[in-house]
Amino acid sequence: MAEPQPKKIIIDTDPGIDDAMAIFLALRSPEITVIGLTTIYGNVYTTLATKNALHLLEVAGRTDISVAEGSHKATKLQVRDFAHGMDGLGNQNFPESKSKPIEQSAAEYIVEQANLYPGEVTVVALGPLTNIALAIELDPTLTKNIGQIVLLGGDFSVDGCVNAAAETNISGDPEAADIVFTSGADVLAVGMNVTRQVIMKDYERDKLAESDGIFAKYLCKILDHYFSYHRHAYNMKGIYLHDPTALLATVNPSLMTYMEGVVKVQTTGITRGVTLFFNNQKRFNEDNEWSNKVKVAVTIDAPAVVKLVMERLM
Ligand SMILES: O=c1[nH]cnc2c1ncn2[C@@H]1O[C@H](CO)[C@@H](O)[C@H]1O
Repeated sequence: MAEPQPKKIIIDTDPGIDDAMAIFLALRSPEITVIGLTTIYGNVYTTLATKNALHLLEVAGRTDISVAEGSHKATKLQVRDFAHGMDGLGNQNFPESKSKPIEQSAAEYIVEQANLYPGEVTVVALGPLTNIALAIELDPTLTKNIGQIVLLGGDFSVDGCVNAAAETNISGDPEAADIVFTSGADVLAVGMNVTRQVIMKDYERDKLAESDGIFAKYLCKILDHYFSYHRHAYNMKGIYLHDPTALLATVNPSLMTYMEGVVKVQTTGITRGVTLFFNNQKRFNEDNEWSNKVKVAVTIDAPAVVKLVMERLM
């Protein structure tokens, strides 16, 4: 039997230290082919996200991969550079790459690629969902043409209750997130309820430091900042592997289990950005805003995820 073709992936990213890990992981995963990166604000402003995306591809020797710049609509409140350093990459002030983004916007690029390969492209969204919502607005048939949208965001408990804390990516653009969740596209949400179980410990970082691999060497420089941030913010000796976990959902879906249900996003008041997960099996008389089901990750084999991250980055 012929080997299955690698899945075509576009990573929508705001690099970001854990974004860098996810991008490198993707480039080391034979199950997927990264066809492009699109950039978004979140961990840094979009302009810097684009610079960092180009830089990371240069480090990887993969400047053949397209980078399309995304929406610039962020305000100061939507940018979280404290977790990742002012430069988004652990305050290392790496030299700027000579490569340039393509002319198309992120939304235009996503629409184009989905039309070119109907049903074959997976978008892995690691930041606020602005570009994805813009792409759906630009071409509503995207919801049919896109293979899957795997997004890192939200916080979902299994019984359909609300978690009190709004997650960064969803609160970065709640309106966009609500558009994506209710669009009818095949959406898989990987939220904090699973990613907070996936932790790289100090001793694992030390192991990474022993590797001669280019990705391991590079990451050890930028990870110090992320470890310090986690010690300061969460009083923990380790880091959450949010973005790598979401990326690995496309590489090996059996690392997680999923529930189907409807997700809506609160867009007003102090609960702005909270994800509501309605996983009742209720059959409505007619379709309404609670009818478009998505998949939500509810359990995860955390040790297997960390092991895969380590193996592929060494
Ligand atoms: O403590 C934090 N505050 C804000 N953003 C964070 C923090 N830790 C990680 N991220 C970033 O936000 C997403 C997860 O919500 C991840 O993409 C990560 O890069």
